[in-house]
Amino acid sequence: MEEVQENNEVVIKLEGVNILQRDHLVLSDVNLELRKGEFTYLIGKTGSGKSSLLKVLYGEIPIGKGKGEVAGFDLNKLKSKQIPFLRRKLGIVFQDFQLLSDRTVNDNLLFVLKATGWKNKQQMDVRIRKVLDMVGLMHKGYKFPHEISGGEQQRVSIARALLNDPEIVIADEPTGNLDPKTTQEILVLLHEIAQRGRAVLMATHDYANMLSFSSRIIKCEDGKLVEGNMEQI
Ligand SMILES: Nc1ncnc2c1ncn2[C@@H]1O[C@H](COP(=O)(O)OP(=O)(O)OP(=O)(O)O)[C@@H](O)[C@H]1O
Repeated sequence: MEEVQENNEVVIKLEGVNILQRDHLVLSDVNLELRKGEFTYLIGKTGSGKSSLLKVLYGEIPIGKGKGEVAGFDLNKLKSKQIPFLRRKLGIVFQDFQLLSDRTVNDNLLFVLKATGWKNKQQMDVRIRKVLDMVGLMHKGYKFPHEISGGEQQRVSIARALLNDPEIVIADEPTGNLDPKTTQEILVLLHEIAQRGRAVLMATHDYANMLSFSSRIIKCEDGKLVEGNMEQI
């Protein structure tokens, strides 16, 4: 992996933000700053608001009260037609990989490049090889999702998240379907991605692995977002 972005720049800033699901206030007065180069765990009990917070960051839920900025986009002024442009600055990884089963790894990646405005075939091929190299799957591009392991499928979904060279990677329980060894490998990869200058925010319940890869922790608790620490785990 060689792509390196400049570190320390604040790429997510929430100030006094209220997060609602329909009329239900999930988190109130959320303050958060995330910087490039920083890996952060997002923890909290089931239903405490982790996914809701991530949805605010990728423009799925509008913010209530407060101010928010993500990758240079003002969340208060975000129009629905701008959301695809915000998402291009973000790489999003889910628990269930969400690969298209009817096409190869290469074609899954090609599909996303075309959908995000890439046109030049040669440039697209170069980019696909690059992101597969970054996740250690350079030679698996011709395979279909069912021909590779769960861990490899998650690597492909991380490669897909990196296609447009995002400033921020958001991962919602990315290791939830993986065995312990594969989980460790995915955590190493996500930490490397942060070290190369992206902000990585990962929602997880997997406290055992957090102990072996210590990092900043933020926690949804009693309707608030608070800084956590390893001793509380
Ligand atoms: N689409 C929705 N409509 C209404 N309420 C919702 C919706 N999605 C979630 N909620 C509610 O918002 C609260 C926060 O849910 P959220 O999914 O953010 O929690 P979470 O911490 O991500 O949980 P988990 O760890 O189970 O994924 C919960 O009370 C949930 O019931």
